[in-house]
Amino acid sequence: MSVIEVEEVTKEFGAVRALDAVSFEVGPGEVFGFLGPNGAGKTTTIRTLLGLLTPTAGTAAVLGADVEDEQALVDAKARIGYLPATLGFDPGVTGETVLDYHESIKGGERRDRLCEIFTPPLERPVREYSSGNERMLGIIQAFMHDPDLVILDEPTSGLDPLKQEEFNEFVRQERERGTTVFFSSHVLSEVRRVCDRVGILRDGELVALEDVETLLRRGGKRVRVQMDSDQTTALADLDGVVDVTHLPDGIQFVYTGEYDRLLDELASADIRDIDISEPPLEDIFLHYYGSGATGEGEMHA
Ligand SMILES: Nc1ncnc2c1ncn2[C@@H]1O[C@H](COP(=O)(O)OP(=O)(O)OP(=O)(O)O)[C@@H](O)[C@H]1O
Repeated sequence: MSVIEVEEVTKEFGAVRALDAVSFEVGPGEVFGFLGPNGAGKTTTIRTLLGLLTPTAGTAAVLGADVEDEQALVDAKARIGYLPATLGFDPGVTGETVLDYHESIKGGERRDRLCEIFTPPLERPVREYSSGNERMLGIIQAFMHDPDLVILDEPTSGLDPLKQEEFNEFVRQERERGTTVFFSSHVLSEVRRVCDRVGILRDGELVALEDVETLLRRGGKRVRVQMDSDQTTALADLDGVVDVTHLPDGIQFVYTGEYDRLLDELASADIRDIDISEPPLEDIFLHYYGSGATGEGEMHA
């Protein structure tokens, strides 16, 4: 049985169609990344999964509970952890008090362990927290009752790079323990480190559903080479080179071809500097999914 099942869910806010017939499933123990630019519909999907919004059309279920079946959802939620995008903790109470409150409702057998990894100043009132500290408090409350499913809306926003990496490592360990994790992000490099599979949402439509390896392979690499400009033609002509920009001191392009071919070509050139990086999510949309992609015929379950 799938842990999350979303079937043709559409959500309209008046004239705004935030989700348009979105369907996907997340299996037990899977770490699923839900990617999309601002306004794509990620939070709307998450709020629908938690029964906080009612779909205009379609059905969704978490841990077997239909999200429109109030009683079933209440029971399921005891086994779900949730980190909202906007945390809304009472600013006047300490982090300790926030955690006491959540523990009294749903339990907190993993609280101490989590407080060793994520380290907000628990003795201080939430109003004095930085956004990263508040996010860490939110992560602790999401995981502290050892849920079977954790739904996280942009969990690393505000965390410094070190804490982000600790969060990634923690999610990898959770996967080992069999916890199902669903989290949204607009940063590909973040989800690639921990996710098994990703869904990409744009303008309310799911334009891709891929395992991470496939997505990265198709997305290619962004290559920037500093070299004499009269030597750049051979690189620009390689199979798999797209989005070429000729620069005063070299060339930049996205490469989706065989790495051996690229390395051969680079080896025979006179290079002053080179930078090979992951393209931003927007470039992957452009080159793989097309600027007007609807996902039809391009979806891979
Ligand atoms: N309560 C609401 N009333 C009207 N429109 C809404 C409401 N909630 C969301 N929307 C609209 O629905 C669309 C999807 O919003 P949503 O917050 O789900 O996107 P998102 O992918 O989470 O974006 P972000 O990364 O910026 O948080 C947007 O056009 C947004 O303006």
